[in-house]
Amino acid sequence: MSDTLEQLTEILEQRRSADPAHSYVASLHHKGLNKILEKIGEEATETILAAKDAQTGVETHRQAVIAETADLWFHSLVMLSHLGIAHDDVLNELARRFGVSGLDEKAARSAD
Ligand SMILES: N=c1c2ncn([C@@H]3O[C@H](COP(=O)(O)OP(=O)(O)OP(=O)(O)O)[C@@H](O)[C@H]3O)c2ncn1[C@@H]1O[C@H](COP(=O)(O)O)[C@@H](O)[C@H]1O
Repeated sequence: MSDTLEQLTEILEQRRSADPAHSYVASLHHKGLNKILEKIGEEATETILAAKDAQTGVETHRQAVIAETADLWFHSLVMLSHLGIAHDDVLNELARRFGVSGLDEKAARSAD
């Protein structure tokens, strides 16, 4: 998993200076942040719709959730790359949260 992220991140970095005519990722960087965010919005919606269908347990719908989630993660990684934020920072944030209950964290926030 982490190897895949490392490899993909490296490719995304290379694409920042690639020709938009020959690379989808370069075309997203070229179109700018708003286009990347638009794609994230689209993929998030498609993931939600696929997940609702997958409740039936039909295998093709379950495969669609996997494909749509991959699209969502991929475009989120493009956003991080566009902003110069390392995906490691996100992984570190998730690691920092190990053992911290979401309910406890929310209660601590509302006590502020
Ligand atoms: N993982 C992906 C990946 N996942 C999804 N996509 C593309 O993301 C797009 C998803 O958008 P849609 O489904 O809305 O399709 P669309 O209608 O063509 O998109 P729009 O015209 O609306 O923008 C498709 O064009 C997919 O091909 C990806 N494109 C590239 N990668 C990785 O990025 C690498 C670099 O890609 P290039 O920059 O194209 O060389 C590739 O080798 C892959 O490893």
